[in-house]
Amino acid sequence: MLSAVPRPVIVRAPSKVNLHLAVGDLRDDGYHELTSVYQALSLHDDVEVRDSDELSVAVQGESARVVPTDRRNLVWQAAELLAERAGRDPRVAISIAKGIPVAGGMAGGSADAAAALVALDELWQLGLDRADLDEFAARLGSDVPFSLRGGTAIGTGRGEKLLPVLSRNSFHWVLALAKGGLRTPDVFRELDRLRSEGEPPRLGAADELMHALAVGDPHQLAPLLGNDLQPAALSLKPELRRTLRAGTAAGALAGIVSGSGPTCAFLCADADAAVAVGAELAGAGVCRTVRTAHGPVPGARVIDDKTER
Ligand SMILES: C[C@](O)(CO)[C@H](O)COP(=O)(O)OP(=O)(O)OC[C@H]1O[C@@H](n2ccc(N)nc2=O)[C@H](O)[C@@H]1O
Ligand SMILES: Nc1ncnc2c1ncn2[C@@H]1O[C@H](COP(=O)(O)OP(=O)(O)OP(=O)(O)O)[C@@H](O)[C@H]1O
Repeated sequence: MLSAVPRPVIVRAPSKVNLHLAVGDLRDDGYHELTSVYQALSLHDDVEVRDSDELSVAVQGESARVVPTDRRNLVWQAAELLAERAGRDPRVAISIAKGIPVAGGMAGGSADAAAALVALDELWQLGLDRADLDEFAARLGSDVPFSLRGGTAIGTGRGEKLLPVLSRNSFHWVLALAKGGLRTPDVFRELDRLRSEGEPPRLGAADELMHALAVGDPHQLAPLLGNDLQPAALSLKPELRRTLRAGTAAGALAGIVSGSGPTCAFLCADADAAVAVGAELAGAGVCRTVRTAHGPVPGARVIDDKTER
């Protein structure tokens, strides 16, 4: 059965940074209780879906060669989930244009999974409501519901229970992409090990940070950024300490490891400052490459063509 929409569908999905990531105790199900303030950033992936005679995944762009193109890819899993719900075969060709660093701590796979859900809902005209999409997203991964929603939000549970957070103005970031990645489970496991040997710092409440977001002042927000996974990421990749120091030396207001890392995210005073910090960081020999980005931006959404800004 051909889909109701003859043309391919392209969806853009944002990356994310955790402005506040408080990691609680390990739960019986193997996940940690989280309180995280997410912000969606303009660094993005685009996912195109089109009818085909079988399910296939192709990846181009950022570190494409290390991204699986079989059922290990989250978009493959998203297609199978929706096809089962629709009672049809997932005969689609999915093409991913990656801009989000792979295994970088910016929810790259999660962004693609969210994009695939939105794209296939459109291609197959399933008319899924927000609750349906959220449920499928949570099944695909803890960060996928936020990749669907975008903006700025506070997540609890595994990170999948979201409430919107008021964030005024745009915040400008420089992202230092690292050589190699970090596996998220390894970083959480390392945090548990560090906590079994001592007391790495634990973040408090996010109230002050959320007030700074509502005010929209990066100078007020900068000192409030925090990530309980940072000591674990630094333990696994000590060279990130140099990256963090170089970013603030280059003029960033603050720098943190993004999620489970190894990408380091630097908050800058404004767009011009971000360009200057990015240029200096690119030449400092402390990362593979740099990107500039702004947030908050919307979640996964259909775009007309890839050139759309
Ligand atoms: C680090 C963050 O990116 C912060 O937003 C997320 O917590 C991780 O989100 P994610 O990569 O979508 O995580 P999932 O794919 O759901 O889980 C991957 C693995 O990360 C660990 N994990 C993830 C989320 C969580 N709240 N506690 C965990 O301990 C678990 O070992 C899990 O098996
Ligand atoms: N569409 C995808 N894009 C990137 N990686 C994918 C994708 N599907 C599956 N993967 C696998 O997931 C692993 C983690 O990649 P991902 O980019 O999601 O990490 P991440 O950005 O650190 O995620 P998070 O921030 O949610 O922890 C990769 O090493 C890759 O093997």
